Amino acid sequence: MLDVQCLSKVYKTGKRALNGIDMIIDRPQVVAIIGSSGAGKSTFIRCINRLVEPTSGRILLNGKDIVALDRKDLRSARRRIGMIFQEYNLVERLTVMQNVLSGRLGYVSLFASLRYRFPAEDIRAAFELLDRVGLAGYQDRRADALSGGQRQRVGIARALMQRPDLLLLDEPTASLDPKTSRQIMRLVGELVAERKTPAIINIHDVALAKSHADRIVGLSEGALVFDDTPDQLTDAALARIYGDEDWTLTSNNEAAGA
Ligand SMILES: Nc1ncnc2c1ncn2[C@@H]1O[C@H](COP(=O)(O)OP(=O)(O)OP(=O)(O)O)[C@@H](O)[C@H]1O
Repeated sequence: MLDVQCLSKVYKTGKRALNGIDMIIDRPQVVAIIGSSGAGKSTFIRCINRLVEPTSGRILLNGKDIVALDRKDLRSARRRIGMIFQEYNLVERLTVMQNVLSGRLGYVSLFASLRYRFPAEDIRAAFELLDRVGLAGYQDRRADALSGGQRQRVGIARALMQRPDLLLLDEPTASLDPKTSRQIMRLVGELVAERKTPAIINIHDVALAKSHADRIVGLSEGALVFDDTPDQLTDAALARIYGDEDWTLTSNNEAAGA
């Protein structure tokens, strides 16, 4: 499915944000990317759909190297990658249904999309997705009248309207309260399994990553320093990812409900 080979990114400033990352995702799973601020998590996720241009390396999605594509082919490859953002990126003055259908833009003709005329099967799929993400009956609400959790559900439905081969989620719960964050992560996990679409999630909350991801990848200063199942994320592994913080103390506090 996804085969990332020796991916590096050096920004124009000379900052090396990613240093030879290798990662294979060969089945539908939730992969959480964790690491300190500045470790390269956003850069990694954004390189995969070339919102950030990789400096070197290969990113094979179903055998096609995203890095080597010209503009036109990149546009169609991007349609196969659903992106979900921290700030939802909805069009505020449009309805929930219009936002979800916008996931199909690029598939329907420009003329049809400008007038928001979509095939009946797209509209049926949008209703089904709204139902699935828990927003049945919300189709005519304006996006700016929704709560954060509801907005993120719209963001998820919009990404799934693309029928993507891969989902990229950049800090999808960072603007949400803890309970809503768990609900959103649970929903993502269910959808990954149901639709057999892998998801890569850039996430700060280690506890949330541990409880909802199938696999955890730890970055430190642009290098991959951990890649394993959540149960292997020991204090020693956390120290490798985050440095010399006292992780024993943190996990004891968490256990005590602090
Ligand atoms: N456009 C840019 N130009 C120059 N340097 C950048 C740019 N974007 C990011 N960086 C640098 O690259 C490094 C990795 O940044 P990145 O945003 O990928 O980290 P991150 O792990 O996502 O951090 P955070 O958790 O704070 O979002 C950082 O040192 C950052 O300052």
